[in-house]
Amino acid sequence: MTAMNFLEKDQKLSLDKLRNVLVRLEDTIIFALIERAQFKQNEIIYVQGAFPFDNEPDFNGSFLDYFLLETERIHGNLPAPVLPALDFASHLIPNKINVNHHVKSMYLLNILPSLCAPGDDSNHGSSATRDVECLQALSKRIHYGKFIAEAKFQADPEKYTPLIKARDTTALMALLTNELVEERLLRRLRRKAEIYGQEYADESDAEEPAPVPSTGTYGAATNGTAPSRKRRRSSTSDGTKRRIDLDMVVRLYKDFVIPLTKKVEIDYLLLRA
Ligand SMILES: C=C(O[C@@H]1C=C(C(=O)O)C=C[C@H]1O)C(=O)O
Repeated sequence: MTAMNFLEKDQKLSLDKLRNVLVRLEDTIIFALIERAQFKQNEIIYVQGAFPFDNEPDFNGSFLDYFLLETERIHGNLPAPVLPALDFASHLIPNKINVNHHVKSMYLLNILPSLCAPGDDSNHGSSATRDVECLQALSKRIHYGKFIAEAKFQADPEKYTPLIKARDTTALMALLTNELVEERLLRRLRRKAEIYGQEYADESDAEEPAPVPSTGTYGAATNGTAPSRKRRRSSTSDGTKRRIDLDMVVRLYKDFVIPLTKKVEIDYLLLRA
């Protein structure tokens, strides 16, 4: 992906092209969540200081924090920027805007508990690497708000400039919000989560007895004689299992991803002047 992809012939940022990136990132995010959902919550990996790291005796973060730290170190040491597109716009986009602490707390408090069944399945490393992938995808999506805001500004500087000067965040929010785009997104997202989250059923699986009805969201079967299958997030109309809860994915975007993207858009505009 090169930065030039976002530019029109007149060198202005193309809102349409940027929106296409956000559409593609929906897939990345849904697949990352599905990957994480195969493991249990493994709460211990989020507890500060629960794991000692011999090479970092002073480190007192969680197991996940350690993974994040190491990942960031690798990125920081790379000779080339990891996100060339972001780097390209750094003269326009102040790097000060960083909402990753919000992204992380939203993920830990609001997503994980409805994504994974409680418990510990010992897959600590696998869970933490999936967490890092989810966080990176969410963070990238949300920080694209900088480009989106720049594109909107370039398309209509006369409207944006006075509001920025007056620091009128309410009016800015109204101006940059596009409800139609949001509604379409949420419908598309539900559909994608439905399709991508379908468990592939082999022909031989079709002859297995019908799944035992589940008791709760995660469908821990109470019937002791039932084959111990993975938890089920409500079945599809043809009885196949779902790997991810549709309402959860939609709620994630509606309550967190979109509002945080818009926060980045506003923060960016306020800093732009
Ligand atoms: C990102 C945009 O800005 C706002 C935020 C949206 C989002 O986070 O998906 C969608 C529409 C707008 O209300 C956009 O206009 O595309």
